[in-house]
Amino acid sequence: MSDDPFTLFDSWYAEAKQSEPNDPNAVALATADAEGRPSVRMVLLKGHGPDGFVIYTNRESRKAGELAANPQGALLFHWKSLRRQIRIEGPVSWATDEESDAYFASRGRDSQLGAWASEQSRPLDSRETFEQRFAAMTAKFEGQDVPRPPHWGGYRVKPTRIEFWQDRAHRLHERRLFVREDGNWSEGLLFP
Ligand SMILES: Cc1cc2nc3c(=O)[nH]c(=O)nc-3n(C[C@H](O)[C@H](O)[C@H](O)COP(=O)(O)O)c2cc1C
Ligand code: PXP
Repeated sequence: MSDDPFTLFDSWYAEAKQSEPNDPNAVALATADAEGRPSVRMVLLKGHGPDGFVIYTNRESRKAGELAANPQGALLFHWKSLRRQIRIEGPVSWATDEESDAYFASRGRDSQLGAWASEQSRPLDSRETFEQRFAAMTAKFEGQDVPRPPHWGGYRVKPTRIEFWQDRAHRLHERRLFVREDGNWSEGLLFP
């Protein structure tokens, strides 16, 4: 068996890109507040490798507040077309300014303006308010590049545990668990 979960992730991810009807990079991100109360939402994976799995979001959002209080996260991919799931768990840190800047610069202009206009996760009195904020940001940055907002950037989940789950007949599924200890990965199986 492979002792490298990243090679296996790459191969499953490549298959998902071929077979999923949309958003093969969609992944559920679970966080928990200081009291351990969990919350979960979908995000898009925008980078990955042995250093971790990177997503981008508002650093004043609910998830950001939870991660500030409790910098641990869990990611869950479910690729229905392949009948597979991957569970990833580990500590979470900010992506570097350089990678957040580079990713932000690659986004469409309206998505960049949206990041300025949205006070993500905070109450909004009407859709009109949001549209006015978007229009104000469009005017503010007219004729220039849109810089990355200070409240927007990446988070990296550095895995200590990755589980690959493959559906099998009669619920006799296959579960391969990789655990990192002292920098080394070990692999085992779990009962389904
Ligand atoms: C498929 C999908 C992908 C999403 N990707 C992102 C993302 O990459 N970043 C993000 O901030 N929100 C993304 N969202 C919105 C989040 O699910 C969520 O509504 C938002 O981040 C606020 O979450 P929070 O209040 O827990 O912080 C996505 C939603 C869906 C359904
Ligand atoms: N921010 C928000 C609010 C999103 O909804 C998404 C994707 O749905 C993203 C960021 C990340 O994706 P992209 O950079 O491709 O817009």
